[in-house]
Amino acid sequence: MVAPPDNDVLWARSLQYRYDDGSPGLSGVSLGVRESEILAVGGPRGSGKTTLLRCLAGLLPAAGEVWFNSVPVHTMSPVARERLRRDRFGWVDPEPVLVPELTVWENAALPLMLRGAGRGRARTVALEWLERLDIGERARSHPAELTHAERQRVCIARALAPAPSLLFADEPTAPLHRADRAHVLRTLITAARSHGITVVLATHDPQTAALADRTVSLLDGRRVRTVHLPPVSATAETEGRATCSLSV
Ligand SMILES: Nc1ncnc2c1ncn2[C@@H]1O[C@H](COP(=O)(O)OP(=O)(O)OP(=O)(O)O)[C@@H](O)[C@H]1O
Repeated sequence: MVAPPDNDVLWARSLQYRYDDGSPGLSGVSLGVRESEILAVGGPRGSGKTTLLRCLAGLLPAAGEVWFNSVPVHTMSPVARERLRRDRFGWVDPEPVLVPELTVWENAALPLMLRGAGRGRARTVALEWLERLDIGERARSHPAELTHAERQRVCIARALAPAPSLLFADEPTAPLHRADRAHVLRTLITAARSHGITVVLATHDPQTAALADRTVSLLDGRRVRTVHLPPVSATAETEGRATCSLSV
């Protein structure tokens, strides 16, 4: 087993995954993600983006290797992998999933409390993140009282609040209206940059990918070549470098 490069916080080699019905999810994907990098995983619908994120996060048992901070995740016991996910990883799904019985702030505070923070401290941090995501005034509401887009903002606040080492964001702005998307995405990316959170962001949208530092593109569960272009605008320059992908 060859150890990964030191400056890669996440490193995967030859990941392969096939679904129970025989659908090929991934066919030999290798990649490295550097510390504090925002990496976009691009590609059309069905190309394997979600599958890749789930394999990297240890949620699907892929063949191949996944290393986190030079520690092999693929050989960990399920309990150790679960602990790693709880303590170091964050996850945002394309659809907001919240605990209906808890208030908004309790939902956002949940990962902090699971990591051992006291209720008061967790509440303070959760409220700060809800404010940043422009949802602070709904802190005492229950999820059922919120719009779909508001619920997604809560999910993003919940994922960022514990300042995870690594955030997996699977089409995080998919449920938001067009006008909301750029703001929420910029908040997420700015927060990640200021807290040194490494982000792996699945998106089929080139404008979203343009906010990342780098893009790797998938097609039919395989990596295809990416081509780096100069920044497209001053905004993109401050928040990341634009890339476009070229399928080969
Ligand atoms: N639970 C499943 N069972 C069987 N096949 C699946 C399952 N989930 C995904 N697939 C298949 O695996 C392939 C990759 O799907 P995946 O969801 O990872 O792609 P994606 O790029 O994230 O697509 P999207 O942008 O639509 O979410 C597709 O062919 C898909 O149909």
